Amino acid sequence: MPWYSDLLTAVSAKKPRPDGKPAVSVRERFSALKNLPEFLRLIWQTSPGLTLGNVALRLLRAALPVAMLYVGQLILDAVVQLSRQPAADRTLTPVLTLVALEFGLAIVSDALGRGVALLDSLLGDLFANRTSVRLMEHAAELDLDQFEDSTFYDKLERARRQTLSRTVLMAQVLSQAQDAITMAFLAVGLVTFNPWLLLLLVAVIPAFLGESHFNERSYSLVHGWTPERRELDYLRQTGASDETAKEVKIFGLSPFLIDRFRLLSDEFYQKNKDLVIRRAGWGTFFAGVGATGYYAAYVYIISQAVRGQITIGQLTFLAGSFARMRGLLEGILSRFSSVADGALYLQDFFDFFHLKPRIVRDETRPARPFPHPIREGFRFENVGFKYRNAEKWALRQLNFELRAGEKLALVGENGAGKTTLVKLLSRLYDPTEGRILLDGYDLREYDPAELRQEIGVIFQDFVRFQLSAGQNLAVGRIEDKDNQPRIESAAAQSLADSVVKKLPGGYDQIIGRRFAGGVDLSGGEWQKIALGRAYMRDAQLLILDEPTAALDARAEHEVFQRFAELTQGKTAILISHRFSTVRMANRILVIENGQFVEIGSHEQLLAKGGRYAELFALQAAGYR
Ligand SMILES: Nc1ncnc2c1ncn2[C@@H]1O[C@H](COP(=O)(O)OP(=O)(O)OP(=O)(O)O)[C@@H](O)[C@H]1O
Repeated sequence: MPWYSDLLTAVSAKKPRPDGKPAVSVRERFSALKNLPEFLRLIWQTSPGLTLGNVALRLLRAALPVAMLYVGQLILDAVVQLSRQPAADRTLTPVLTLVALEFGLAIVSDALGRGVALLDSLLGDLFANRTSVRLMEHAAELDLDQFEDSTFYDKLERARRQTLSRTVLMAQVLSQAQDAITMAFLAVGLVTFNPWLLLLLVAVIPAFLGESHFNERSYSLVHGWTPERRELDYLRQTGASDETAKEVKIFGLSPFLIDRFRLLSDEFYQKNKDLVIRRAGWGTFFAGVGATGYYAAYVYIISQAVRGQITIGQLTFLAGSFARMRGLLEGILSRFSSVADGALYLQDFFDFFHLKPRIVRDETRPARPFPHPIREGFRFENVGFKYRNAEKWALRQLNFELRAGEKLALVGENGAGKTTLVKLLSRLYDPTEGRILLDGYDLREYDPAELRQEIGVIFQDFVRFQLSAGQNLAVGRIEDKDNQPRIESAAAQSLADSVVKKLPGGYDQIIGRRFAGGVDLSGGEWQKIALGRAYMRDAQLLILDEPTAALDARAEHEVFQRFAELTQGKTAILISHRFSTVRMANRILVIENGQFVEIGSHEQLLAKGGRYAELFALQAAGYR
């Protein structure tokens, strides 16, 4: 938890939404309570046994306060009675029995309290773990473009932050029910004495309204500031992490990052200060109103006792009940506002779970079986793609064919749309217009999971997993993470074996520096490991997106010699800026600004004297 998270929850100024409306209305707060049944269902599913046990203990505990107060009344009345009797007739036994009973109740109450706390903590931990798992599972189902949307990220962020605070909400909801039952027991006692006494409890209501008001503001602010909070997290991480330390030092970025951090966090502080002061002032005033109500009732009961209308035992029972009820009611009301608050956060949590991926199998009809082997290949028909929130088309009117068994190279300047094309092929996105056919059928007719299994892509920004070298290779086919011969053969094919050989722990060596004992690799060494993932995968279509950029000339030559051999009979796409690599492909597709320019073999394109020939000549000139 970042240090300013307390500050954030305490900050209570309202920040309007971009549309100018206040972030949360009272109605929204109340309607958020409808999330509670679903929430309770989740708790129940986490562990029916622990939930039942918890509820049972709380029910028992709810009845104890009134029982203890009643025994207290009996003790006092018995003592008064005794004191009025002649000394000779006084026997302590009945009083001692009552005291023993109260003592027993006190012990049971304490034990029940500890039992409840224990079950709360076990259930809470289990619930937090299960929810984190569900969160990860759900995030894994969502589409790539959902991750690239900043409002989605805010939702994810809020849902993530709430996994822990949900366990607090759980305890609060259960305590609320427990206290309500205790209140009901105590209320029966008060009503029997004088129903008007209940009215004095109304004095507590202003305190509740005040709490509720300030909590609402707090939620609004926290909600409205999610993007800034993400920025603060980002700044903190960028300012102090192994991944950024090198450039932060070289460019002397620390003051820049710290200034921005300070600016944002100070802004929070200022907004917080004003509200916290007002909250404290009003809180004191409302507490005074509540206390006045309590003492008015107390004076009334005392006067009744003085007039002999009630016994001393009844006086203590009533005063005790009243004090207890006041405390409980205050607790219930203020907890109500934080439960309502928690329910609002719950809304974010469920909102995240209600997000649905769009790139999924069409459940209404059976998916087309993926061809084994691919017979014709892929065909792009008028394919256009625009990124979410982007003005410009990343690809437009793209028509070409990727034949089965063919090695196709993609050539184009930075930002031409090469990676985008690959993402469309692997259905990380669907085309905005046009369609991609596989063996004559729209890619959308196949099961996306099966399609991805048949495609092995190594992106230029492949992930450097802070795992062992063996696991880093195995991510290409994680089912085979324990298949050492397969891992080693993939490593041999991608030249990663020479990298692993130098590692002190071999395939078990943790690579990357994040964890203790990790060994970092050079850019080219990482790339050899990542390339190995392509060979781990038994895919029909292999895509290497600038896989050799960091390799030295000899390694690159060797990688491609092998690539040609190892992908025989397979379809492959190579993206590279090096023409020495590109010319090894059967055909080359040249794209510019997302548009098709030309396609053909190296020789054909050179002979044509078009864009490719021009780019090739440019690069060749550089080597002369
Ligand atoms: N996630 C994204 N959201 C919005 N726009 C994007 C996104 N990814 C890429 N673009 C834009 O789409 C266009 C094509 O990008 P793409 O990554 O496909 O280019 P590329 O040909 O692979 O470039 P490079 O050779 O630099 O890798 C670029 O204008 C880029 O700015």
